[in-house]
Amino acid sequence: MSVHIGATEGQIAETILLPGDPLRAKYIAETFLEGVQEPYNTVRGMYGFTGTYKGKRVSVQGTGMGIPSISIYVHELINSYGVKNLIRVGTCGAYKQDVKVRDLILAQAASTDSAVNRHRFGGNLDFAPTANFKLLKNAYDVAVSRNMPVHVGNIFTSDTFYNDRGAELVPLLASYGVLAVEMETAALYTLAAKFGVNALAVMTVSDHLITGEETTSEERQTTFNQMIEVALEAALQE
Ligand SMILES: O=P(O)(O)O[C@H]1O[C@H](CO)[C@@H](O)[C@H]1O
Ligand SMILES: O=c1cc[nH]c(=O)[nH]1
Repeated sequence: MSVHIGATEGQIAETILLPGDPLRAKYIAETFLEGVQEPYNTVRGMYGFTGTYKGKRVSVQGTGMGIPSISIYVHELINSYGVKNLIRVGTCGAYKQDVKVRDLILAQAASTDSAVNRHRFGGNLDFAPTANFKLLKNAYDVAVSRNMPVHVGNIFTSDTFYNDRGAELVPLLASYGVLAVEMETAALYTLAAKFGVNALAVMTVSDHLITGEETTSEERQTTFNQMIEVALEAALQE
């Protein structure tokens, strides 16, 4: 057991999918994995399950929302359970007109307004959190081969969902090519770099910050199957 995960040694696979929502973890386990038993984790209701996908052992673990929460789970998954390939499967809000609701985003890099890395690096430099190239390439190839609408690029990992400066920030970041906003990827990529493991964030656009279009919370929890397919197929080729 680690501080926040109740699994015993060996219960978590080397490859893991990381949705923010623990109920999405349950949905993924029930819908995509075979041989899933009881959750290996229920601490704080943050479900984790292990099963197989096309014969490969894969786990899925909820991370909660925001950098502090995902950082705890990613730290413990890597250091207490030996996880090597971590793929976030999340939702995001689009910043650019040509990115549509339900499109897929592969985060090549993650800009952030979080101060976590400023503290980590002493405030004198800006670290650039980036995806693992092989996972990114695998995911892109899978999405393209299945004719899925996919975008690759920089995203914005925000510390806030409700941002007082949203009206200025959205057009500013969009003018620098930032595709979408979410709340965890910069931390995932930074911790993967720190501990020498592989990470990628695959996301579905759940709402549009320019057009105002939205999906329902039920849809966010259950129906974004394309991103799960892309994440699992990318992991198979690892
Ligand atoms: O759908 P998930 O994976 O939770 O991701 C996005 O949704 C949450 C905000 O609603 C934040 O965690 C954000 O990153
Ligand atoms: O963090 C997020 C996730 C989805 N949509 C947003 O606007 N923000």
